[in-house]
Amino acid sequence: MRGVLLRAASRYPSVLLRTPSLGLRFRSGGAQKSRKRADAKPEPPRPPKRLSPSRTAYYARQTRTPELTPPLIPQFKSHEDTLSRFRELGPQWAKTSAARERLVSFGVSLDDARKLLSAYAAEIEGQFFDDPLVLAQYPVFKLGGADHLDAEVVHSQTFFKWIKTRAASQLGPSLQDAIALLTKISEAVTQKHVAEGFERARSIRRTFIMHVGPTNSGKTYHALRALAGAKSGIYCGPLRLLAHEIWERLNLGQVAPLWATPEQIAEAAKIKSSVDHPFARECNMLTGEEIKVVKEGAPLSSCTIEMLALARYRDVAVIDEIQMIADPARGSAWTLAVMGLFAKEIHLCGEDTAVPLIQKLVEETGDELIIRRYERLTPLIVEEESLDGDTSRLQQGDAIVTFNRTSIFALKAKIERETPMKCATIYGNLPPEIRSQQAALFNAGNTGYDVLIGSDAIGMGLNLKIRRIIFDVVSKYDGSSDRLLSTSQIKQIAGRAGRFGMQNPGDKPGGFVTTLRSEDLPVVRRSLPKPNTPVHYARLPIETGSILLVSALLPKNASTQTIFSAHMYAGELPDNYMPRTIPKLDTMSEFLDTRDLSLASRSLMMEAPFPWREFLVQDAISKLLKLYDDNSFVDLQKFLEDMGFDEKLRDVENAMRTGAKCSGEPFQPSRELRNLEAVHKMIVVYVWLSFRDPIACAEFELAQEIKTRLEKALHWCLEEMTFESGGQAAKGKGKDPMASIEFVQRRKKQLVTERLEERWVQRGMM
Ligand SMILES: Nc1ncnc2c1ncn2[C@@H]1O[C@H](COP(=O)(O)OP(=O)(O)OP(=O)(O)O)[C@@H](O)[C@H]1O
Repeated sequence: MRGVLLRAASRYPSVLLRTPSLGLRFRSGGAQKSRKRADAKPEPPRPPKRLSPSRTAYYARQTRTPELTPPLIPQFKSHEDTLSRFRELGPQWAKTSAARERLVSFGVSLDDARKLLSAYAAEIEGQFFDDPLVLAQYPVFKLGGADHLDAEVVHSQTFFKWIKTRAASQLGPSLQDAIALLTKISEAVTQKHVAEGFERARSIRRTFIMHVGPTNSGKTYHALRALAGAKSGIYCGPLRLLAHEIWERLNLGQVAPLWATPEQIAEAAKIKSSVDHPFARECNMLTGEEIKVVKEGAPLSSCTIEMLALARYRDVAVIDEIQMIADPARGSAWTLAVMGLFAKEIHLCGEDTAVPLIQKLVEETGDELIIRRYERLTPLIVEEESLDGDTSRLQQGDAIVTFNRTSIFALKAKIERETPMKCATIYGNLPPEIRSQQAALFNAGNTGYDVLIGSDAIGMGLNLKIRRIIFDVVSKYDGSSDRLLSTSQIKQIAGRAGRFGMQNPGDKPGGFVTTLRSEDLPVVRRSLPKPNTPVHYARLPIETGSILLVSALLPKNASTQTIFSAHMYAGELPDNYMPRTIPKLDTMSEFLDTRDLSLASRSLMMEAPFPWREFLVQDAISKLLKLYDDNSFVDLQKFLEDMGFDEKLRDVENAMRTGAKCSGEPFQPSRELRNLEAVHKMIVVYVWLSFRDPIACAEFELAQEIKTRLEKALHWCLEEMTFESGGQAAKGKGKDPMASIEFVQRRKKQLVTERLEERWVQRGMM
């Protein structure tokens, strides 16, 4: 049975962008040492709570201008432009060691690899590609708009096409074996007719309704109304948090169905949200780690897009953040949804830059496309001045955006020490449950949590009661350097200010944007009117069938990196598509290849949400993989004890009860928070695996129980950090209407398998 599950689960291994940093250890003993308001503004929102005017060393440090690397995405304006860049860059690419070593890893001798690459470079220099009819047969045009990772893929795919179609006739007999091998590898991973692979979706004529416009323009609102009024339907979003929010709103009757008249909506608005509300719809939820079954076979469901089941018929489907179809790592889930959803009416919500690509994809599927454009519902005003580092100018309803965890907590500590305000925090490492709680504390308005400090995790979907967004920085570390935020990122984050219908009574609708430092304000001012980052290609997933085919052609000991590289670099794809890319594949491969895992297990583990980059859990990842590999069973309790996770959690729970020390040291919520976040991530991995391999990871209930305990402890730590820095821990927040939703949180073993098998059926594989 396990084999069957693994085979099914690895049909579309989505390989995530993670990298282990080796050699660092989790310490179980808690000894981890961490490390003039604008004249143009129409009306000040309300008298600000004044903060201390003093500026700390933190802000002094912030006054330096960081060295920024601008986004490196060349745009080619014309055919000639593209050709001349290709003539220059193609031969350079052919001389790189990466190109050579990749061929060697595919089983070609070093000597043959050199000869093939220099013959290819000579063809470019010898003007073979200058004929427009020849050039049109190669994917060279995809270099326009490509970043350096995609450019590498395009150069390589162009080379492989040349190998398949021309090299054999140009080169001597000694190279024919190498050409034949590379041709077979390329053919094994080539995908030609994407739309034809989805028979059920092709059996009906679908109508796409695309809602595009700026942030806070009501795109999702209109799509959700169609869903709430449908006989059957599904919402697919990019985040667990969003899937959860939609699940909650549908069950509590917070979305007016399309059929409701304005009078009915006004009448319903007088009734409190609950499962008995006249607009309430039964809706289940499915994410990678969680299934909430309100009712078996409920008409509606809400899921993260990777969990979408394609075979089941639905009247209405909503796909949120459609521009993510181009996301190198995750976009393939959006591509599958657009091409394969078996639904009569499909609503796509997102940025207008996705329109041209969706038009081409819908042309390919033969469906109908209706485009609805929206304008922002409330004004968004860039203030004339920055705060100039002066936190005394902060006001209730402000959200400061910064991308570094240390900055988040430095700001939180400073503001809470020097003012009566408390800060809610939302950042990527926090579990979605805690992010929701923090959002609720900030939105409530009467909890004392007047300021929000967050990373770009606040930028997507969440309805936050933010009056003003303040950028602490306008760059983000991308793993190698500080990069300026893209236009879309700045617009998405700034757009959180002044959400429609979320202002305080008496306030004018609308939001404001500024920066903490004056030198950053022009960047924000320039970005807001600019068009969003263009969306060029839909990403295609890697199919397990081709993984098996290609690994049979590659050398016996081929690494995970080689197998997945073959898919990215050797295939041929239709014009509108690019393969999903797998940055840091080399380091992830090193991690997996040190274990004697089967190909299916490796694919499964690459898809799992392992925090590969989290140095605190490097040992835990190794240990879990070893248990999985050696025993085919992960004893959760023992795993937690061996890693010191159990002790860590009990320590914090003890401190929660008694205020006592942790492992003999004074209790430091900031240190414990970081450890608990890391443990939580490992528990999420276990829960995720327990859906896909319920025999090896059988202790689902225990994992859920620990996860809930961890979330309580995390929430407590966040509140204690307020207390620690001079504020006061939050008090009760009133009755939660969510408590009225009854559901079974269940381990529905079959679901994931069914979902993947459905895809096999869809693609004619079963
Ligand atoms: N016609 C309307 N009547 C009442 N409320 C609305 C209406 N349109 C939008 N809203 C509310 O305005 C807010 C923003 O709408 P919505 O989330 O749909 O915008 P969006 O364009 O999808 O935003 P983003 O892209 O920033 O997520 C939501 O709280 C939504 O419920």
